[in-house]
Amino acid sequence: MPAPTEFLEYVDRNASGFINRLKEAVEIKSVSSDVSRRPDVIKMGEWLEKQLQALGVTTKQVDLGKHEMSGHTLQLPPAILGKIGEDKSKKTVLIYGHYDVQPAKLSDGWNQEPFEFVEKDGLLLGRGSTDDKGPIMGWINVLEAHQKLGKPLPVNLKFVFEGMEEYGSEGLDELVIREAQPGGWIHGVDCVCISDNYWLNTRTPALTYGLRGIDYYGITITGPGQDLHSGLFGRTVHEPMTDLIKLMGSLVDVNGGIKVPGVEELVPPPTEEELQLYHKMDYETADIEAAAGGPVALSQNKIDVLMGRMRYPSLSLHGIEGAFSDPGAKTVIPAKVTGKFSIRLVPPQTPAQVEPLVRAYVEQQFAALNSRNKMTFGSLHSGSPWVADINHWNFRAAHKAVKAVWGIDPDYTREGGSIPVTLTFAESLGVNVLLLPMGRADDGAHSTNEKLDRSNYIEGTKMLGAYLYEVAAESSA
Ligand SMILES: C[C@H](N)C(=O)N[C@@H](Cc1c[nH]cn1)C(=O)O
Ligand SMILES: [Zn+2]
Ligand SMILES: [Zn+2]
Repeated sequence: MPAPTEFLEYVDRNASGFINRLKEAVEIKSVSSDVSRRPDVIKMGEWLEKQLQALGVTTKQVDLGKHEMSGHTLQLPPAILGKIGEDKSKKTVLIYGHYDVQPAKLSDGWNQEPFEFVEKDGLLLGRGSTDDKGPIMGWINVLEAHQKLGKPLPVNLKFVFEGMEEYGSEGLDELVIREAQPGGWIHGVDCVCISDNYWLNTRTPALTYGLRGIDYYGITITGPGQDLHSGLFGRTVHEPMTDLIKLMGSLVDVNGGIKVPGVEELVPPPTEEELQLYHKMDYETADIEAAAGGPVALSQNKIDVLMGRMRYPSLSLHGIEGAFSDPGAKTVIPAKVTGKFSIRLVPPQTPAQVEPLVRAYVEQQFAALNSRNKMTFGSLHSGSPWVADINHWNFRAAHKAVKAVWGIDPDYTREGGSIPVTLTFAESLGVNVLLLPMGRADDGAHSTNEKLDRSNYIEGTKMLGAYLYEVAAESSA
């Protein structure tokens, strides 16, 4: 059942109001990994709950308790649960999204203050515009259109919105497992839809049926009692940074190969059938280079690049806490440094399998340095990979919605990023989960100058609405 014309027209007529809604959301600095921004994350959750309530959604804030971060005990932002419609003759769709964002500073290289929303040249710019505030606002826009038009929604909706996704979704798995039980908030839903990833390129919409998992680690080296003058102490003491750089350098090679024994070996080679899927995707190595903003692809072979993102694990070095990183030339030997890196996991890898391999390797590499410094290794957070069945009516409905709104067939993709709770939804509810991305490959999620194209936001709102109508029309058989 295609989306009614009056819905589609409402979206076009009210585009500027929808953009204002996104502006308000972007300007709340809901950075989950920054201790000082925690009140803003909580404020964002409250703002979102009010938006839902104003559109007739029954909501519940769930306190997820406290957690430790960077030596502080912090209140976790609440999960915002919602529901609208209880018509037993309709399907019930569970929508998930996250209202927290990655950190962003002007000095990272933004052309504007990252939390000041700017609309320019057809782009909606600001931290969180594509990840994941734009898609969440898209769902809210769909609710607004139906309320204002006095039209019933074609399906019942349940919502789970969280504020810790960018920091490993702390506390959420337990909540989802609990609420999936009989009598729980999300028990009995027919399918799940998540809009929190991106097209493979800038022209072809996508349906996504897989995500990589993640294991995020820290290696801390300590030794000196305080930071030291490198002229007075250089070549006289074991230096934490020197040890750390050696360890970090031993993890991955320059072509992306993971040097931790046993990690790559867990992944089976692709079958001929799988290779055909990559052949069919609308993709060129120019797409990754355009999205990356430079000619830096590891291979000029499209299949290698696609498999590198979708079906092989990757190890990335993220940063060093405690290292000198300001402008200038401070001659310091930092006393305590923590190197951060993560491994993106693919089936059948699990964090529980991979973590001991990494720990043993790092310990063995450190022992080989014969350093008198101390090393500690730990996992900061983790999530498992996920793959879904694309032959399900949930995907069929989304395919029809994409075709109706964008006029082309979508690519079927596996995402290189992670959404830790996805597998928990699939397993605890026993239903199909679909990822229906709104943004493009070059949106700059987690990067500088993050944007969502105006057309992706507006047509994306139509697509999310159209998807609900197509779900309603599908037989569950
Ligand atoms: C794909 C999704 N929009 C996303 O960005 N997920 C994050 C999740 C995460 C895990 N640790 C920190 N953030 C990602 O893939 O990095
Ligand atoms: Zn993200
Ligand atoms: Zn996200």
